[in-house]
Amino acid sequence: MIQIQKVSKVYQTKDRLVKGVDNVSLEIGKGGIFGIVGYSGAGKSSLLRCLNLLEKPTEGTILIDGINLTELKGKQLRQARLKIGMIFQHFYLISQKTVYENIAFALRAAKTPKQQIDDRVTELLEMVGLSEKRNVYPGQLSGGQKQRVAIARALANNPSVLLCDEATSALDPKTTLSILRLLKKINRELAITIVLITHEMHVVKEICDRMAIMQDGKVIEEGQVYDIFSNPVAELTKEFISSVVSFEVPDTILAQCTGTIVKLLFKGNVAGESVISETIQQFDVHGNFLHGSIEYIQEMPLGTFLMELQGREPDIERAISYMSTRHVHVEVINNGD
Ligand SMILES: Nc1ncnc2c1ncn2[C@@H]1O[C@H](COP(=O)(O)OP(=O)(O)OP(=O)(O)O)[C@@H](O)[C@H]1O
Repeated sequence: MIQIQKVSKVYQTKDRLVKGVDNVSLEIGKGGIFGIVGYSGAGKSSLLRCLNLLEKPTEGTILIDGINLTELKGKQLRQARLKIGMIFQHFYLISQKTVYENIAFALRAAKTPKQQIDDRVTELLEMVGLSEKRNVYPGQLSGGQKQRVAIARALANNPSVLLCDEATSALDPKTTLSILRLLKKINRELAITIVLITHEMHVVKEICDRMAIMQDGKVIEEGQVYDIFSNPVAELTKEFISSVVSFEVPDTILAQCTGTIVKLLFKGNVAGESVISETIQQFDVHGNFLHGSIEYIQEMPLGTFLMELQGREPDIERAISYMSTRHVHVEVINNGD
């Protein structure tokens, strides 16, 4: 488990102090994938770099599996850092070394016995699906392949934690997906805790189980990804969520609606469409779909529909309360006024 306790990071610039991280406390469970989301300048990188003491927190404590990293120095800190792998947006491979040598470099730095290095590099290349690229140079690889090498290097010394700093931001959508799947496989098969920072909600939706949203150095919302997607509280969180789950309907269409507009949220395995058709059959109301989608978050469906209900007001009210009893979250957006 990673415990971030009241951590702040203040930078001294030429003319002022900048608070990169402002009194953040978080607990990141062992074996999970935790996403930290925020716009540029929110403090994500500063916080991530505090986790392996690339940045020393100005205040607060970082504990990993009960060990207080902020108290360690010299050799002890170097040893603790070996258990924290890190990958970056721009890969940072050594261009003059082959794929093999880039990975072996991390093993030599950790004083791995010579005879074990070859086996370990072979195993790591297999894991990231790059066995045939063993002897090529980074310049001959695609972005996705470079990130796979960086992942193999980060895993070389069997870390318990992998930190990912915008690891897919330089990649196209298809390559992003393949890297996210690889991270998920590593998380499952090696039971490594992954902490990733990103400004892209679809990355979080794809692989994270918990998330935090940062703004101005602070964590403004935190929880299970599914709960945050289905019930975002902070305005900024709603803004981020809207890039994946959207209720945007053009004003021109809304202006033409004469009925009651309702937003319906179906969580988990509630069979949304059958609840809607039963409601329409049972009550004297008509329904028009204005918008609808089902997103899968951590393989759990989250259905969102925007509907216009037409009929007599008491019938509409009964229809809405019926849907609520069937575990549909109903919000009236506009009641035809
Ligand atoms: N070395 C530094 N010296 C001075 N200020 C810094 C330094 N590093 C970060 N900051 C400031 O701290 C704040 C948080 O920056 P940080 O890079 O952590 O944000 P971020 O959310 O990771 O953004 P980005 O995605 O653009 O990197 C910003 O105001 C930034 O200007």
